[in-house]
Amino acid sequence: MLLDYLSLSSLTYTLSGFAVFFFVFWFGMWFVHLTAIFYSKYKLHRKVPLLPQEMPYPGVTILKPLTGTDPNLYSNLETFFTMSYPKYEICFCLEDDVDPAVPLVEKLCKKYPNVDTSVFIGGQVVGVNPKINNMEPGYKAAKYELILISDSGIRMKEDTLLDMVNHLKPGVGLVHQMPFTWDRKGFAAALEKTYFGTAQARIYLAANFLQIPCHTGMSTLTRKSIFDELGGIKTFGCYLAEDLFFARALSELGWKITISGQPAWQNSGYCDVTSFRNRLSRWVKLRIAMAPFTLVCEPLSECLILGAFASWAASFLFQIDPAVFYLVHILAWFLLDAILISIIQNGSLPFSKFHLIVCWLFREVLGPWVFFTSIWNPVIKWRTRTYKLRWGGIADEYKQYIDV
Ligand SMILES: CCCCCCCC/C=C\CCCCCCCC(=O)N[C@@H](CO[C@@H]1OC[C@@H](O)[C@H](O)[C@H]1O)[C@H](O)/C=C/CCCCCCCCCCCCC
Ligand SMILES: O=c1ccn([C@@H]2O[C@H](COP(=O)(O)OP(=O)(O)O)[C@@H](O)[C@H]2O)c(=O)[nH]1
Repeated sequence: MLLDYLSLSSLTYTLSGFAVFFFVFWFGMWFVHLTAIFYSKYKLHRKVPLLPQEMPYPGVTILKPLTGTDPNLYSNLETFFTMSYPKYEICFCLEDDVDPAVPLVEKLCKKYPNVDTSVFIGGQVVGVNPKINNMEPGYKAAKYELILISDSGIRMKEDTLLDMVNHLKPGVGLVHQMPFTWDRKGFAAALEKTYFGTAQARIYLAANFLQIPCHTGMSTLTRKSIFDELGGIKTFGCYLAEDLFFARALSELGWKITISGQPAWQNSGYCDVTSFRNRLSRWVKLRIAMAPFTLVCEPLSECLILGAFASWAASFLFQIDPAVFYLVHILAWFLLDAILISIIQNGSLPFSKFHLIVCWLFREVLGPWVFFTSIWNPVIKWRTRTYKLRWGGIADEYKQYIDV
């Protein structure tokens, strides 16, 4: 009898402990939502103030790693030639001279002879990260103290670089653009925009507000002297997620990290649900290897999963109807996400509210599914190669993989 009583009360204590934990986490996520909304409102899309005339704009070396082409590559690259910034050079880095991007780059260099450009072919193997290997010769030849690393799918507005340089205040060592997307047509494009404008933006903005290193390297402005102090970009060639390790190393040196006023306008010409799913899966694997706490926190921070646990906790602790709780939870989460994406878009979305609801629901189901199907397989396919990740984030090339 006494034993029954004791085991019952220890079960009750254990369940109460879990219920309180889920409730606290649930409250934490509303804090993340609100932080992201307020911070995006404060930080994004501010008018770019010009530097005082007596302060000349610093020169910027743009490193543009390219491998292969896509239907939007030419027009995306062209936006780098038409930026309104007084002093910059573009270093195109290509893996080999038969790369289909070579003729596009040559055509653009001919069309804009006044823009300072150089082309580096062949890269240099300094690690496993193919992007770093590709950029190494361009990095070594960089003329200017400021370096912008900009992925192939990125599109610039006329004042994007100006905006980024303006954010590189004294003490700031890295300015990055929060991933978002350029307006494109179709379901996959709407899905991508929804993901980058809600689930990812929420964590990205809250982490940056709290100065937790959370940086994706698709569009990063930094100081060459910092890279040099850390041994050059080759120091990060052993990681596939060179971006996060660079951000951590730079924070340890005491430099600040900030996001710029404009998000990164990703505009890859290949936009379909399968590639998007594979990209998310590759990123999940990187995050788990680099920051193992994401193994628990990431699924738990998903709306549908957290809502289910919080509904159970609410019914256990306060006898609230779990079905009603769950529905209200999902509705409130969606409304906050809708506010966030509209702030980031800074104008009307290129799809209807109905499409937003559909894409949002699709993403909310896709997110946990991608997560759980990715954790079992540490093999990562990135463009034409395959890698295996070790705990901590160091990668080994697995085998040559022929992309299809
Ligand atoms: C109660 C609060 C709970 C919070 C729980 C948060 C759990 C984390 C959930 C989601 C994480 C989302 C992270 C957003 C960005 C991730 C994008 C990404 O994975 N990018 C990786 C790949 O980028 C490419 O890599 C190759 C490179 O060459 C390309 O140029 C890149 O684009 C990238 O490597 C990873 C970057 C950062 C990962 C950070 C992971 C830690 C997140 C901690 C967040 C904590 C937030 C707390 C808020 C209160
Ligand atoms: O083998 C590779 C893979 C990628 N990249 C470059 O690295 C950047 C990021 O690649 P991708 O867009 O595939 O990364 P994601 O954003 O999907 O992680 C792009 O500029 C690519 O051209 C490269 O030079 N060689």
